[in-house]
Amino acid sequence: MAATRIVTSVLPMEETHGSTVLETDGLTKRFGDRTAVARLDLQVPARSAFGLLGPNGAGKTTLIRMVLGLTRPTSGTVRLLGLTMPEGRASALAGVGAIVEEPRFHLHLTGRENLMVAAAVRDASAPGRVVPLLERVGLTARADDRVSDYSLGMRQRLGIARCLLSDPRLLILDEPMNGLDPAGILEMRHLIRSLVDEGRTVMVSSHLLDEVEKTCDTVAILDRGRLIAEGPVAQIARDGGRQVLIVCDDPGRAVTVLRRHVVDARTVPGEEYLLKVTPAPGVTVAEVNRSMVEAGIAVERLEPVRATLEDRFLEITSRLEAK
Ligand SMILES: Nc1ncnc2c1ncn2[C@@H]1O[C@H](COP(=O)(O)OP(=O)(O)OP(=O)(O)O)[C@@H](O)[C@H]1O
Repeated sequence: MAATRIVTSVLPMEETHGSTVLETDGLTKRFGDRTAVARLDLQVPARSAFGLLGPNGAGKTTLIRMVLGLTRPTSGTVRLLGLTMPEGRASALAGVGAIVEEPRFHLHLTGRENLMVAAAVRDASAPGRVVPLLERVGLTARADDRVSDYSLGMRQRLGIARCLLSDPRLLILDEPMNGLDPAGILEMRHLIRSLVDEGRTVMVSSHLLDEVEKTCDTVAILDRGRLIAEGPVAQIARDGGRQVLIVCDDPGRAVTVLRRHVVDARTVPGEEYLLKVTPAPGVTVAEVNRSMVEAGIAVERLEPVRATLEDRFLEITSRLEAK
């Protein structure tokens, strides 16, 4: 994908490192007696990629819809680009580009025509940005094909080009990697990182842990409407504690033997002899080894590993299940 920058950027530069573009305070949304979002206090740092992570039904889309003023919170507040919602909605949204669910286009028109139609209702300089934006999202070669012939990944990128017509400081993308093939995911990741590199903030909702870990700087993990962890990706993964990968002849029995020595133990799907454990505080790897050997389990290998965001996520959500 071309790395061309938008030629006529009018990106306001008031955001500095350390400032935030979105803050929610006690944000809550209830549908009848179902709480979709519960007392959410969120801070999205400026000039970063922020991942909103959570399984289906966690409340990600509801949160985004409240942030954009598409649905009214039951209680709590939203400050978007420094402006209180809903009073400041019109001014705030002028600085925000969003794709909630799949982007919609005139399918019988080409990518270029779709952008020209969208540019016509924006500021006078917007039509001049269409060509560089098509280049920017890697669609120059397909610009004159009908959108009905575009893949989902191409439509997602065209959607981002349309958002960029108004040169937003904040982009909010709901599940932008959904349904994309590995090449499409990689292109999307590069596009998001390049938007951050030029000073924008990109908030991405996703249930794809691995992608959030690779793409985002900061992450908020939502589960059943509640914020269960928030912070830099590396820190959240690290907070998961030490993990040890064990290769032995009977991982199933090892889980039982190690019950009192670990806070988490899970077998690895498709790996007959593999087990991943998080030792309890104060328990050494040597003790884990001794317990298994004393129980007659043949231990072939014990290896400390770096926890991933996925490990951390599974650990947090399974702990919640157990409650
Ligand atoms: N308009 C609505 N009326 C009733 N319940 C709703 C409505 N919108 C969302 N919900 C419920 O709120 C909860 C959160 O849904 P939401 O769509 O925000 O989750 P999500 O994290 O975006 O999940 P997904 O990835 O599946 O879209 C779910 O239990 C959902 O059924």
